Amino acid sequence: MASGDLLLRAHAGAPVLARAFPCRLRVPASCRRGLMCPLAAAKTDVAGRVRPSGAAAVQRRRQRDADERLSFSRVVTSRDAVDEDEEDVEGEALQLGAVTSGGESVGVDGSYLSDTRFDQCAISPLSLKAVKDAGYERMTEVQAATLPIILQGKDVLAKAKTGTGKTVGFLLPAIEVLSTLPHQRNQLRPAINLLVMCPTRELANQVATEARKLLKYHRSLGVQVVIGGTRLTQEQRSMQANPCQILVATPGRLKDHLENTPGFSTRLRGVKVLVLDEADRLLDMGFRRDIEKIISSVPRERQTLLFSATVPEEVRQISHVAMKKDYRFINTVKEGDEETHSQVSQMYMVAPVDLHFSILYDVLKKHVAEDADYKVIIFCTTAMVTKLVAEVLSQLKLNIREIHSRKSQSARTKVSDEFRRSKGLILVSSDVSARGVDYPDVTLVIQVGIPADREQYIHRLGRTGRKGKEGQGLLLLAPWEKYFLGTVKDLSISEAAVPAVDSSVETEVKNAVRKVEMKSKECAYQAWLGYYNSNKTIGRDKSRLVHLAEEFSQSMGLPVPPAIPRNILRKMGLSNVPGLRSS
Ligand SMILES: Nc1ncnc2c1ncn2[C@@H]1O[C@H](COP(=O)(O)OP(=O)(O)OP(=O)(O)O)[C@@H](O)[C@H]1O
Repeated sequence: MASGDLLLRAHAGAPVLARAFPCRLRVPASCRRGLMCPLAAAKTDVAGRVRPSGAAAVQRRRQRDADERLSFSRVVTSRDAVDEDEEDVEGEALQLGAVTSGGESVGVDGSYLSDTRFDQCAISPLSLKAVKDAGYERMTEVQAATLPIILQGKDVLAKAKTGTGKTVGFLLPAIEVLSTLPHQRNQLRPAINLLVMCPTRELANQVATEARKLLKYHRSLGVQVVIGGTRLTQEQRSMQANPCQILVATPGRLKDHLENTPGFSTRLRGVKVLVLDEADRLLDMGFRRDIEKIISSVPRERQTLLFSATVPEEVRQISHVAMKKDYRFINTVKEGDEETHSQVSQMYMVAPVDLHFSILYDVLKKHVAEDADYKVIIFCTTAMVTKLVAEVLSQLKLNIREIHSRKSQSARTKVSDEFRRSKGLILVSSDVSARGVDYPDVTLVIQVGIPADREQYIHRLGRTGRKGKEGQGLLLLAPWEKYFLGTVKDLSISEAAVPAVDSSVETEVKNAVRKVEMKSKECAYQAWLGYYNSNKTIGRDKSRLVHLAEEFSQSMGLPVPPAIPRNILRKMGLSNVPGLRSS
């Protein structure tokens, strides 16, 4: 028996091990540190494992916070930042009384907030009033660490864990910069002074909503979004009818406006502050071209802010594409600390693909039964696989909503708004919800199949455990996807045993799968093949890929894999690969 089993028995009693869904325990880092939860108020996670109670977690954080204060360190960890201004930075932070020790995003009282109040900072009375109306009193750690440096006019690359207030972190100081510029109230097409780039439409809308809150009393400043999903002319009309100095945009649609909206490029010459939210995503290959074009369309003399929960080394290397050489890297995640939240329990499960629907159903039923306020996000690899999973789970009478790029924008917005407001819902999503989206009180995040990379795993998981709350994560992998665990081995992910699925559940699931339309299955198969074909590890060996795709097709109840249009096979570089049928 693993040592973790003994610990659990001692602290939580036998019921944990007697559950139908026991986990093979790898003792989480928190337990290895000898910090076990008390029996009282203990909860279980998706694998039936006991999770630390809120009080225990807070106590643990307090202890760690105290330790961190003893080893007071700098917020600026960038080599690039080691310049003549470095002393200033620490001085500023001290003056503000910010918790600059980095590490867990935990403040003095065990919450995710710092001990600095907004009214202790040099921000305008108008902003302060809006911040109060929004219900924010104390700054989060990343806000406290970045605000003084941004107000100094420096370019900033900031890294802080998910759900710790990065949006206000860049919006508030940017609005402060704008509020010092002369603005005419009724100007029809004012210069755009603040441009915020986001990788998804949902995130862009959310950032604009947060900006509107902060602009409540800045009556001469307006905000607009350009995100696509509607006709370009509609956005052009809306921009004309509602003058704005702040624009929140997705890269593709912004480029469209640059190329097709008269006078738009002139308006962009007024940009004083450029923000790349989810900067690592915007700077990766998928967006790089558009972003470079956008950067070349705004003035060189500007302030640039890059924010994300993940900043891989490659992004540091290329950040000069966007920022001045003397930019500051503000990292509120202390070296050696995990990039995920300790109050979010993370599990993984490895099972053959043909069991995945049954396992999902089993995990969801248990979670729904255990938590009346459940709010779950299931991430799938592609839009069409998302659709398929949503359809199967809907057939099983779970309360399912579906969101992905193949849905109309109005449907996406409707589902997104509903999920934000509600409880008792399961959102099946592609990566359109992976980054930045702030759905409150998500209780469980399930990732089915490998995420695109380590960063995406962290961002998806980050939809739960926001603002210091607890949450659970489950990564469901096929045996041949297990290699992915090597990329997240520094995170506290424990293995959960595969639940025993009884035959009645199996039949129920099979019937549900059978009821799903053939078209959905064909599309899912094709999308699945495309996704794993472009995966460096799995896509390398084409005959193995075809064999694995066949397993996936069988999991959808198809005895023979669907045929794929010849031109699509060619685009995927899979023409003439034995085992694939073309149509
Ligand atoms: N100072 C504050 N006090 C209380 N709540 C805050 C404060 N600042 C921001 N928030 C709230 O915290 C939540 C998370 O903020 P936000 O979405 O900006 O996080 P994030 O760090 O950008 O997350 P992600 O990495 O997922 O993008 C939001 O609901 C926001 O309104």
